[in-house]
Amino acid sequence: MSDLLKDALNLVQAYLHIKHPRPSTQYSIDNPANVSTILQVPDMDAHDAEHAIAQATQTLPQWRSLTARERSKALRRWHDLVLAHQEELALLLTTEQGKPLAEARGEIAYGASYIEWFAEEAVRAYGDVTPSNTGHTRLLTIKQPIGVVSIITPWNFPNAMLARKLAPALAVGCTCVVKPAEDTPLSALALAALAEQAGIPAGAINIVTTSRPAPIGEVLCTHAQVRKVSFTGSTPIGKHIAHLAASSVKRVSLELGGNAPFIVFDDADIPAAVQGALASKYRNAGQTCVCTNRFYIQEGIYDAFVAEYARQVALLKTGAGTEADTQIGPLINQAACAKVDALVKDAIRQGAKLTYQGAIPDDTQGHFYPVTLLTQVTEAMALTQEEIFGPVSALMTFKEEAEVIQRANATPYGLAAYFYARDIGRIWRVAEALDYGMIGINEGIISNAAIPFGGVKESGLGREGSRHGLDDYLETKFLCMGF
Ligand SMILES: NC(=O)c1ccc[n+]([C@@H]2O[C@H](COP(=O)([O-])OP(=O)(O)OC[C@H]3O[C@@H](n4cnc5c(N)ncnc54)[C@H](O)[C@@H]3O)[C@@H](O)[C@H]2O)c1
Ligand SMILES: O=C[C@H](O)CS(=O)(=O)O
Repeated sequence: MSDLLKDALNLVQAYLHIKHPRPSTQYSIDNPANVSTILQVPDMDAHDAEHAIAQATQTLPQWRSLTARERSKALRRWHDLVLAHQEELALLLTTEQGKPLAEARGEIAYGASYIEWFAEEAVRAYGDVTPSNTGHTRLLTIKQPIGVVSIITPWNFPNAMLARKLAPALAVGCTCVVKPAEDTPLSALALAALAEQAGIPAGAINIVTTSRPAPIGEVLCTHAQVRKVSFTGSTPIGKHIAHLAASSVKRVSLELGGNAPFIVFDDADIPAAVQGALASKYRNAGQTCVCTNRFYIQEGIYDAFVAEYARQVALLKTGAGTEADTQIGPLINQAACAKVDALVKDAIRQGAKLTYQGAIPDDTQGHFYPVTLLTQVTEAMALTQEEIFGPVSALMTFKEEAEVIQRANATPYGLAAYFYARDIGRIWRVAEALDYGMIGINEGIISNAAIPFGGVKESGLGREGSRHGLDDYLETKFLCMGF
């Protein structure tokens, strides 16, 4: 084990020793590239979740009473510490999640950018003074932190998805209970450890690790002291979370699944479209909510696009994320591999052509799935109706603009969509007609802290990041001042 990974694990173990010196039960976190055990973490239960909520409740008055500038400075110190530890945090992330180290470094910087963004936004939770309709009153609106927030995050971006929630919540004075994904809790623990080193009080962030999410989720989504639930994950689980939270009318933010179309029109810059397609499809081995899931290529340029796309797909190297030349890491677990394989076999059974399938490491038990390119795909095939969440491209053709817009919108999801074109009239028509929260126009990578990240339909509720990002963690209070 490298000294860098030892440093990261020491950070996590020191934090765990303070928080849970004598855990009653533990479970193992495994490396998806070789299924070796990385570390054991506490396997907590509903009682631990209630204790964590009590800690957050107890810390709330102290944290919310700081000035916005004091909280801003604490977040800035946290941001600086995260970047100072970028290398070990990235290695820890790759070790527990599998993505190539270069992508993990990028995720640490991406997560830190949300902390920086909300360190700056913290002092901009503006209220209003509204001209009164009477001479003896003054009408004021103030913003206040919503209170204790439950946060539930996925395994595919174990650092950035948590930072994207913790940063705005802490910036406005909320305290948080966090349940990271059972497969990837180490990045969350490291992030929380650095937050305390930055001076964010113990009890402002309370991490609950568990191999059994349901009972803890029940507590986090129904407890009377919890005012808000912020969830990122699959749409089915998101619906369950919203149902639980509804029982006590808690506010919810839901960042859910996608089914992104990638449309290439006949007036597109084909080489640029190929590069955008590769980036959008194969990032994190296809395991992102905004990965392209369906390709639509206009008939006139289909052969030119597929020839170049297939050539470059065949160059992608699959391996452990710690290997310098790896571009495609393992999937998160064996169940993920089985799900992807079932979707590919279903498509081939229904007539899709296996145009390319690459090799995977044969000297390890890792959860690798080969880079795959399917053509002659149709919407009768399941992989066009649900997230593939693997390194599989599914290509279809289309004739006309109106046709492809109808086909692209024919899904319950509405997170991200992409299209390549150069005619300005077409760009405006298509951008306004696609029913999605975020649209890449001649771009395959669109996420950053300054934009309102989120979807429509069954891809979620609310937005994360941007100048709107504080709203989900604030209550609006009207003061009618009589005199
Ligand atoms: N929209 C976004 O910003 C975004 C970002 C990342 C991932 N995602 C989506 O997340 C999914 C992949 O992540 P995943 O596999 O971790 O999703 P998941 O829904 O299986 O799990 C997400 C989180 O919910 C927890 N969970 C599972 N069952 C629960 C229950 N009964 N009660 C409470 N919590 C429960 C899990 O432990 C995990 O922490 C994909 O659908 C992807 O599109 C969306
Ligand atoms: O998987 C979902 C993430 O939100 C993707 S991104 O890193 O924000 O683009």
